[in-house]
Amino acid sequence: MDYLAGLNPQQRAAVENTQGPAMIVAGAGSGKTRVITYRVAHLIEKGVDAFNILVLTFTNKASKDMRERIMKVVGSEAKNIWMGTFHSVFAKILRVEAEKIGYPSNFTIYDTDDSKSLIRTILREMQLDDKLYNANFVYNRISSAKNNLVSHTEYMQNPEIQAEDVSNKRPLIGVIYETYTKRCFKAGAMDFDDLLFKTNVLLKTHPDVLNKYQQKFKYLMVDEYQDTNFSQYTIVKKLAAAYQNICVVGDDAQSIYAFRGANIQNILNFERDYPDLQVYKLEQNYRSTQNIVEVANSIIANNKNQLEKNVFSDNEAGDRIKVQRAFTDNEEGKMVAEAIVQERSTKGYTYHDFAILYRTNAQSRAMEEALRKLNIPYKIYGGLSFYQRKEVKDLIAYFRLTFNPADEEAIKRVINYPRRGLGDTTVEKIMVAADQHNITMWQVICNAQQYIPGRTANQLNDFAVMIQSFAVEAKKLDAYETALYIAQHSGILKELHADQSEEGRGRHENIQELLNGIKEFGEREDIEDRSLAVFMQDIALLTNDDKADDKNADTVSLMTIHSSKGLEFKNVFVVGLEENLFPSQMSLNSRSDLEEERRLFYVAVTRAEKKLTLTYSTSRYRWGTLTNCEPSRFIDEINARFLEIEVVKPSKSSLGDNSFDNERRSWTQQRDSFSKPKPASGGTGTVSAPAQRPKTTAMLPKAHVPTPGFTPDAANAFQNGMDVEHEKFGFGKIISLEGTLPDVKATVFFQGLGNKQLLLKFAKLRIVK
Ligand SMILES: Nc1ncnc2c1ncn2[C@@H]1O[C@H](COP(=O)(O)OP(=O)(O)OP(=O)(O)O)[C@@H](O)[C@H]1O
Ligand SMILES: [Mg+2]
Repeated sequence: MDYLAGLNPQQRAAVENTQGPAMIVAGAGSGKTRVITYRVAHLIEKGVDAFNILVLTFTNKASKDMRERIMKVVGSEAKNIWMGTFHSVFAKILRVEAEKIGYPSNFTIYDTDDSKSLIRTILREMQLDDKLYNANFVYNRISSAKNNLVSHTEYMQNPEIQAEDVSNKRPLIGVIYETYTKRCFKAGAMDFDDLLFKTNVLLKTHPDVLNKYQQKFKYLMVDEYQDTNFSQYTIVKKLAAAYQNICVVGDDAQSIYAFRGANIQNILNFERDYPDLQVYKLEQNYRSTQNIVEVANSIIANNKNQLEKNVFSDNEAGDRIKVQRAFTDNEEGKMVAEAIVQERSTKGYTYHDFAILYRTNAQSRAMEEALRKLNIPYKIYGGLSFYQRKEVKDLIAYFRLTFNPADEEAIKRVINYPRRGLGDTTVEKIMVAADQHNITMWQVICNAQQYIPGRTANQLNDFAVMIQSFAVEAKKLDAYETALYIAQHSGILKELHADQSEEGRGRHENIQELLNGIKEFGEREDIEDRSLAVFMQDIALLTNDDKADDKNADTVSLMTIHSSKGLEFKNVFVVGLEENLFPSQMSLNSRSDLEEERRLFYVAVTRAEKKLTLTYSTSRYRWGTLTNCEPSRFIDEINARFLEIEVVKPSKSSLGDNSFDNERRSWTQQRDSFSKPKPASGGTGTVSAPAQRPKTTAMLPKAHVPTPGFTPDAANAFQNGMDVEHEKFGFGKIISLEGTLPDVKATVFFQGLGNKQLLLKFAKLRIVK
């Protein structure tokens, strides 16, 4: 296969020049990921050993896709490339090297839930107010310290950090951080951030280890480089230091993880770190239609902080971007579902060609309901992972204990599940004893008579014997047999079997699915050690999306915009484009947060290949109350030339004294009253529900069909508050007038479009009487 033929000259140069540092900062859809893929293939074709190549991707799925593509060029050699997310690759390395930094090689990986549970325990022990010291807040603070390579000692010694915590009225975070670190260590556990933090520690304190991996990874590549944090940046820099064959690709306009410590500074640092850096420019977008690319450009142009770049598309102009309004979130779902049915039947698409993207997970509910009603198959990506479900985590906690009985979070989780008379009081006693004697909870449990004499000691002893027996069986049995043995003898299967409710059956099925997954793992031929211990190693890093994708399943994809990074779909719906939702309320306080939201919007828009639809609702249930919503400012920011806006043409009366805002609100309220059960005797019959008002679809700018006999009025005829019609933008209301004739400028609010500034002598405006 002539893979080089599928590259433009700049891409090809970036693929062929494999030596020395290289950076590609280019817009969405310009082939950055393709360059990395082909570069790896090219290296292998040139004779570089696949074992010497490290590729860091943003998701496990991305690396799986990339590997498959490379395989098409170089065959099964592609299996030997080191490829995966930062977390999975460095977890793998830490398994080999952990003992050098005092951890067991079978260390547990604490997921976010485990970390927060441990923090809550510590807060309770320190008797701190958990409203002030909210577990999420503390977790984020510790996480961001680790991602900036600030250890707990440095944290407590740093006057700036201390001052910040004092001014936040939370001066004890450093102390919590210290306790948290010690407890993780004692439990033989690393949290997600530790996988990177401890890798840094390892590489810093063990030059021999650093040297080994520098020699191993002669070629490094990083996709989505804009979203790496300082901790990741430092690892990459260290590993690449010997050979400097490092190629990073990214797009500053798609940096969407500042809240996790990702920093555009990493791109700038890269230039500073490698003065002889080769920089490649990719300007052609191959993914999307011209209209989509133009829209994306016009969105990002609103951001002040960005690197200058030019993106164009040679693809067809394509459809204009559709903007659709609904009155409720349910109606929004219905609108999207119906559009999918329509497009699929008229244009020959499969469900696979559609994606629905939203800002927050909560928005999936209305979409799911609507899709189900029309029997449209769908799959939600991200969200609560299969491995995060309670029953799955419970069984996994038993597995964890089997291999690492020091794991405190696993003990707390299952010591009394299924119930065996070891309630909270016993757990407290165990923790106190462990603390007093500076030993692990497990050691207390194994010597219960000594530390907690009395009746519970026997029960604790039984628990210890059970876990020990699991470890014995694990040595004899294969992965599946071990898992089944534990599921049976822990009592979990029986417990779930007893619950015959629908939910209970669902939970039982999930356990079966987990067991099936382990069975499949045990049959894999591409790995040598297929024990349960190995299956467990990076299970905490798996997400829903990593479960074997059923390639035959034809489903619509639903996901948050954050999860959609790097992906592409023929048809994309970005839903919930409303103020306070997208941009999110929390982003409205600072320019940098707002700019991050806008980058998120840019990411969403640039996922679309052929058709993009933006939807919003004028009301939505949020936090249990019906809220009125304004269309997102992001819609206003798009050049109207590229939009096709579906508007409800207001009737004459509605253009009276009310502003559109009031009108919208009253429609929403009326509509709401309609959805409630009607009173026995009429009374609302004279008002028609707004959704049933005759709708006209106004195509902008071309397809707004002006009212027959449309003739513009002279500039001097206009006054504030007048209702007007524009030849292209449709109906609007004059908000303000500025300047003197003949150069009077009007700000006009157009429904669905927001405010537009028009010079009256040019604008073709007509007064609506
Ligand atoms: N030279 C090319 N010829 C044809 N198709 C191309 C070319 N370069 C890239 N493509 C296609 O364009 C699409 C976008 O490419 P790719 O995903 O690599 O872009 P990207 O820059 O990584 O985008 P993002 O910023 O969204 O991650 C893919 O479908 C890819 O196969
Ligand atoms: Mg990409």
